[in-house]
Amino acid sequence: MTAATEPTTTRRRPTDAAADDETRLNKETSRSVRRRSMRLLGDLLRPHKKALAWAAVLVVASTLGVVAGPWLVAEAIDRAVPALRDGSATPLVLIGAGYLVAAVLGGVAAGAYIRAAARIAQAVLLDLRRRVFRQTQRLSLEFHESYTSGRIISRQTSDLEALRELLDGGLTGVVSSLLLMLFTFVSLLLIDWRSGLVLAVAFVPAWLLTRWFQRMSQRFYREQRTASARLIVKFVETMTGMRAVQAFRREPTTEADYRTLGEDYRDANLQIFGVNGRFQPGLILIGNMTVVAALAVGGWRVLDGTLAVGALAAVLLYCKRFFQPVQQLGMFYNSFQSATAALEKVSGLLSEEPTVTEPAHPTPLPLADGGRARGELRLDHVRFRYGDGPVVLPDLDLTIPAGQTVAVVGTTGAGKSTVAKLVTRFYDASEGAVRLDGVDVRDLASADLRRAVVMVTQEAYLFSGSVRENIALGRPDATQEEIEAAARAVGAHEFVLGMPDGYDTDVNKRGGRVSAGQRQLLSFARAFLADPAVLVLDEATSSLDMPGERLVQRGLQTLLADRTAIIIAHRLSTVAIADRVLVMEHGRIVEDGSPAELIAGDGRYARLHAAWRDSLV
Ligand SMILES: Nc1ncnc2c1ncn2[C@@H]1O[C@H](COP(=O)(O)OP(=O)(O)OP(=O)(O)O)[C@@H](O)[C@H]1O
Repeated sequence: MTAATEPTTTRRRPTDAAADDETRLNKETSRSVRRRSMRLLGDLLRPHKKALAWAAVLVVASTLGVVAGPWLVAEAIDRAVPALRDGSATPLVLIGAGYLVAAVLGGVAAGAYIRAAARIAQAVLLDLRRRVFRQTQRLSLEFHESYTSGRIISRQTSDLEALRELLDGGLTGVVSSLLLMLFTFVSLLLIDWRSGLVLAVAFVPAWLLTRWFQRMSQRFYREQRTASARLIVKFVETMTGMRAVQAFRREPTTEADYRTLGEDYRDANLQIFGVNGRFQPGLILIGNMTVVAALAVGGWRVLDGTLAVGALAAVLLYCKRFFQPVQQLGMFYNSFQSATAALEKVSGLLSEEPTVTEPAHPTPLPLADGGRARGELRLDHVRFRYGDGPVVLPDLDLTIPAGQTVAVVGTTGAGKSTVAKLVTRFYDASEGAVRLDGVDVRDLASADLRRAVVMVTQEAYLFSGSVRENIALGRPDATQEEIEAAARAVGAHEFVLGMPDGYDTDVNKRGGRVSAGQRQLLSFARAFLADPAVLVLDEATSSLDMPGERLVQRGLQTLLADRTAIIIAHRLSTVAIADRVLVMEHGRIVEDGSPAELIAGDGRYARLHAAWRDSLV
């Protein structure tokens, strides 16, 4: 027995992605969430090391170009103008030319920096988009049953959009702003360190204000993201459940819910603007007061003769410029905050691990003649619960010989669909094992398992595309003849030919719409083409009209021939074609026999069958 076949317990663990709805995370979680998103960021940037280095060179060059300006002004006033007065124009010409060169080079470097940064940003976004999509497909059904599709959609849309906004402009701005502040401060110290001190003092309240802003906006941005995700979830839920909404006249309730969520979203946004409204004017005030202080101190020192006029002009220009990027930083901080929150959520989704894992060393499935598995199923003392919920299957012990058609019936919630999900390995047994031809399904490569066991679900999902593509999903390399043969076998060929473009009809376009029964026949054709050894059919509860039902019934019989089948049956007409019936109750099999045997007895199935027969009369 390998490690994978040891009885494992499925626990409901606090998932990484589940934490993303908590607006106020505790310190520990907050730190680990930040570490997780930084790791992701590092991962995303690693392939772009060279391009990043080049972008860094460019941004430094462009900032130097900007910072050189006031210094050249000081030189012009303090040296070139007196030289001009003495009859020499050379220094002024040289400084003028220097200014021009600095401006041109700075401009060229700034342009190249923006382009280089954009290339990196777009590559990172594409990578992230792919990762999110791949991950959502990789995660097990357990995850998808708890993480609503609306939340997945908001990861792929609004969260990636927030990151795009940051990467598209914000981040480039933040880097050049920070650099500009640093270089401005250093230049100021070099020109006149005492004026540098004035700026350093002014920086303290600016820094405190920024910290306050950071704390508040982080909280409000999280609230905003959560509110926006809830809004999307509600919208998607209402749209996908539109039939139920209208059938039960839920419109006023859903509208009221939606309005409340919309108001929450508006409030979250207003809070952000409230914080912004204090931060930005606060910074402008600090900036202007610094200029006044520098002017007072500098003016007095010019009178004193300890500071040149040109140097004072440069000091004032630097002081003014120093707070411009701080303001810019404040603005960028918004997109930075929402992008950080988005990155936290995306990284949460990406760090989820599938609960159903691929074995490290898969066991090959023994194949019978014709290259197909035999299809013997064994549920070996299977015990199962969803997460840490109540036990759904206490101890299921069952062998289904290859080729047998088994119908599973029972009261609602008895665990029938759960058996289907275990056999198809959408979930793993909490204890015990499910074996296919003697091999534990946990030891099978998922490609082998999916080839051998195919599930046809109730909703018989059709993807956008042609009828042909939808059938070929069962075996993408199938030829047109094979596709038609499959359709003919299950009785779908005639109605497909009757469609506007036959097999090329788009199932989502007008005229390509198919009825519930036809939809099922198409999914039968798909399964027939896939030709699995084991077929699991979760039958639709809605009963079709009689002619439709007979058609589906005939298609089903062809599909079932020559393979093992488990049918979660809701119609007793389906049960009649089974070799064996299992009646389930509270996760246990309470009756097991051929339909004829059970009808002849006086058990639950006999009563159910009698009631059904009476209803037909
Ligand atoms: N994803 C899930 N998470 C938690 N509990 C679940 C989940 N799916 C089903 N259950 C629970 O497991 C039990 C068995 O459900 P299951 O869907 O297997 O019943 P069923 O016999 O197929 O019912 P029905 O005839 O109504 O489809 C039920 O009590 C149900 O509430």
